[in-house]
Amino acid sequence: MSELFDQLEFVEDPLYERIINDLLEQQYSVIDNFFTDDEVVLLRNSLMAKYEEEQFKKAAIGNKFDEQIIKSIRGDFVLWIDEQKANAAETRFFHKINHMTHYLNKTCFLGILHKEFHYAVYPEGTFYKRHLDTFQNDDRRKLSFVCYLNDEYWKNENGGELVIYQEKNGVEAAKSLYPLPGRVVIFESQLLEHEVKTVLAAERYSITGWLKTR
Ligand SMILES: O=C(O)CCC(=O)C(=O)O
Ligand SMILES: [Fe+2]
Repeated sequence: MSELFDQLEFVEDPLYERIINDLLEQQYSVIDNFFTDDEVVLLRNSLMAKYEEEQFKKAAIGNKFDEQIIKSIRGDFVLWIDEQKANAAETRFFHKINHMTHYLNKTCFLGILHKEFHYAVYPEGTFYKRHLDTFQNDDRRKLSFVCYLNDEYWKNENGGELVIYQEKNGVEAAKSLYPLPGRVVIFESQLLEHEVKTVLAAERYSITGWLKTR
């Protein structure tokens, strides 16, 4: 009975439908203004406060690699976000994520049961070499989600673009996406190789996360 009511209440959401179509057609979706200007400011302030309190750690890539090798692969600093201890900004963030996840599970039977998100800071001169988000042997990662928290003065000359690699008709195509405030990029974690180009003369702020099965 409750299922019947669920169906009656179901309202198609044009934004989520676009994301689903994009994922089916091209394995990634770019949504500008997924987060409002206010939400971006609140999240950036939250990130910066924690960064200044030195809560961030150098990002790792599994435990087989020493610091020098890690540095040649990625140079960002990260801080995992605990939903149970979320502040006001993070609560709003998770509300949007959970709403979208619920819709995806319901309409696409994605079976997303878990999620993990971290803040990331890329200081000047850092990058993240081309990779697949499942390289740590974690095939539970289904969708990767990146949201940019830079301010409105971010310029293309700052670099730090996300480049997504795809094969089209046997030829590799590279799509560059600038880390503009409020912009979200969602992509198939197990299918799309990508990289973060070197950040020039700026600090690059974001939240990255994964929607996971099992
Ligand atoms: O920040 C980005 O644009 C992508 C980050 C990324 O690829 C990762 O953390 O795995
Ligand atoms: Fe990645």
